[in-house]
Amino acid sequence: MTIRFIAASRLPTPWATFTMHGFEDEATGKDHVALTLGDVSSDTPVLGRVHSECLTGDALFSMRCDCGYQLQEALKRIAGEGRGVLLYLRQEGRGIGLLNKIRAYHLQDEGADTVEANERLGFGADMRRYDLCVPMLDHLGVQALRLMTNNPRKVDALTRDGVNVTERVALTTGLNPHNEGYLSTKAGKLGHMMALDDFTPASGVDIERKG
Ligand SMILES: Nc1nc2c(ncn2[C@@H]2O[C@H](COP(=O)(O)OP(=O)(O)OP(=O)(O)O)[C@@H](O)[C@H]2O)c(=O)[nH]1
Ligand SMILES: [Zn+2]
Repeated sequence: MTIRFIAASRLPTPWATFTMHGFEDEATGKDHVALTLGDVSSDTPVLGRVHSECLTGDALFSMRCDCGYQLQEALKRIAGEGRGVLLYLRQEGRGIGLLNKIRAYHLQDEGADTVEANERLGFGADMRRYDLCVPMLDHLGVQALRLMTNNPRKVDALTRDGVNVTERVALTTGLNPHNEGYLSTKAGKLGHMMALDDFTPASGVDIERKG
């Protein structure tokens, strides 16, 4: 693992002014970012989010997934505590890249679910790695995380890689009519610990609850 810290700067957002830390992965040429708020290097576990890039959800307002909603909610919660860390990892499309994600979305438009679409393209359902988090967190002095995620495989992978995850904090937000099926597949096939009833709807969206 060849993660190199490059530079840090202020990053004002609607919720807080974070410090943005830029890292380069010399092996892949990808760049990754960490946002921190407050003193994250004391030994009290830090509220954290390990977020995988989703250009469509994070930047283009896509309602197909819950990524953009989770990103905003995570930053708001960190701002609420005045302390926390968000790692923004450039592993778009669960690691298959943007163009393959668009291919996968095309298959989903024709009826495949998110897992079947990846498999039809010859990929595993989830190709992400989390080992790069260790040098990033070490650089920031983060010793333990209260991790905002619904994904138990993410907790397991981080723990295996040596990250001390003391608590999993649910992050169920952004339900809307376009991502209901996707969220159900994540819960059913990818093992995410969440039920649609737990979700807060995306703002301005009226979800009809069944049962
Ligand atoms: N291949 C593929 N990737 C997707 C799709 N929808 C979202 N993604 C990517 O999935 C990643 C986010 O993963 P999720 O499974 O939504 O969530 P997670 O990170 O595992 O779990 P949480 O921590 O609970 O958010 C991002 O890299 C997205 O670009 C899809 O239909 N196909
Ligand atoms: Zn997404």
